Amino acid sequence: MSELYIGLMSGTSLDGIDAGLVDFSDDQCRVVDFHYLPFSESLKQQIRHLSQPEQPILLADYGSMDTRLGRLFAETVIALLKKTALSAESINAIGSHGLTVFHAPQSRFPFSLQIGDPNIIAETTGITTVADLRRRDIAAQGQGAPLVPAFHQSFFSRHKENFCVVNIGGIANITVINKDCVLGFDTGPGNTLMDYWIRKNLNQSHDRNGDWARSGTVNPLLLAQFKNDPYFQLAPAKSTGKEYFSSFWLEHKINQFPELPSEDIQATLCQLTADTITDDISQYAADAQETLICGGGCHNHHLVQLIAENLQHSVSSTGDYGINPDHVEAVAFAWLARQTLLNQPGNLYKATGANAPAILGGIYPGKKGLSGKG
Ligand SMILES: Nc1ncnc2c1ncn2[C@@H]1O[C@H](COP(=O)(O)OP(=O)(O)OP(=O)(O)O)[C@@H](O)[C@H]1O
Ligand SMILES: CC(=O)N[C@H]1[C@@H]2OC[C@@H](O2)[C@@H](O)[C@@H]1O[C@H](C)C(=O)O
Repeated sequence: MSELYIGLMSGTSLDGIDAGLVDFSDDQCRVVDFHYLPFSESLKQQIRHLSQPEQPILLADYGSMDTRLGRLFAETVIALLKKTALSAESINAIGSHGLTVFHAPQSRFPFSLQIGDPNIIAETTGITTVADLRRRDIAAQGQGAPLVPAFHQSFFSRHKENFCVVNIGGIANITVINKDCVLGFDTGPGNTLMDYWIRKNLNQSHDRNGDWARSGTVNPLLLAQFKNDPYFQLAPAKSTGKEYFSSFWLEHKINQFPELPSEDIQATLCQLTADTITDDISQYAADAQETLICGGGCHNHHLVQLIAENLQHSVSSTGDYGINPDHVEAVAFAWLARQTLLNQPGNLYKATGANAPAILGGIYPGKKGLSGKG
C-alpha cells in the first residue's frame, strides 16, 4: 500500500515552484512524479521587490503576494496530480515550504518569513497541508535553517557513511555525515550573486553551465575581499539568505575594482562559491570520502569542476544515490510533512542550534480533516 506525500518548494533563486510526489511506503523514498512551474519575469520582479531589505514595502503588496503564491502552489499540486492521474484522496499530505521573503535568525527578535498561504493550498486541493516549517525551530532558539540535513541523514546514510551533501541553490548549504556526528549549515552564496551579476550585465537569468564565469579570470584581491566577510568565519550553527548576500553586498565589495571586466567578477564569484563550500568541507569533514551535490548549481559545470579540483575525494550527484539533484529539496519537504504527521521531529537540532528536537509546522486539514487521507 502506497504512502504518498507531496513536497512543495520555492527557493531563494526565485525561479519557480518545484512539486514532488513521493511514495514513502516500506520505508523507501520513491519519487513518483515531479512538476515544475516557472515564475513569469514580472512575478519574479515583484517578489524580488518584496524581499529587498533596504526598501520599504506595502503591507497590501505583502498580503496579496501571500495569496497569489498560495494559489500558484495549489495550481502546481493540481497540475502534478493531473500528470499522475492520482486523486487528492490518495495523498496523505502536502509539505509546503513557501517562499522565503526574509530570513533573520540573528536579529533581536529572530524570524524567518515564508509566504504562500497554506490555507489556500489545503482548501483548493482538499489535501492536508503542513507549512510554516521553520518557526518552531526558531522558537526553540534555532536558526530555522537548514532543515534538509535531517532528510539527508535519513535517506543518504542508508547508502553511505562519512560523506557530505551540498545543496547549491541561491544559497548553498552542507550536511556532514559521519559516525560521530551530523552537522548542517549554510556555507554562504550558492548561485544568488552569480545570477544577479549575469542578469545585470547580460540580461540572462543564470550563467548557463558556468560558461561566462569560465571565460573570465579570477581576481585574487577581489576574492580575498569577498572571503573577508565575517559570515565565513562564523562557527555553525549558522544560516543566511539573499537579504545578506545581496546585490548591495556585491556592489559594495566591487566598488574598489571599477576597471575589472564583468566576466572576471563572475569568475571570482564562482570561485567564491566553490572555495567557501570546500573550505567548510576541509574544516568540518576532513575525512569525508565523497561529496554529493544537489540543487541547480550542479548544472554549473565550471562550479562543479572548481569544487572537485579543491577536494581530495570524489564528487558525485545525489542522482547516483537515487534522487535527482533537482528534486532533493521538494522531496525533503514531503518527508518533513510526514515527520510532523507521525509526531516525529523534523529538525536536526544540533545542526540548527535549537535547544531540542521539535515537531515542525502548522497543520491545515484537508477535506477529510485529520482522520484520513486528503
Ligand atoms: N544549466 C545551468 N547552468 C548553470 N546554473 C544553473 C543551471 N540550471 C540551474 N542553474 C542554477 O541553479 C539555480 C536554481 O537552483 P535551485 O532551484 O536549486 O535553487 P533554489 O531551490 O531556488 O535555492 P535554495 O536552495 O537556496 O532555496 C538557478 O538560479 C541557476 O543559478
Ligand atoms: C530561510 C531559507 O529559506 N533558507 C533556505 C535557503 O536555501 C538554501 C539555504 O538557504 C537553506 O538554509 C534553506 O533551504 C533549505 C531547503 C533548508 O532549509 O535546508
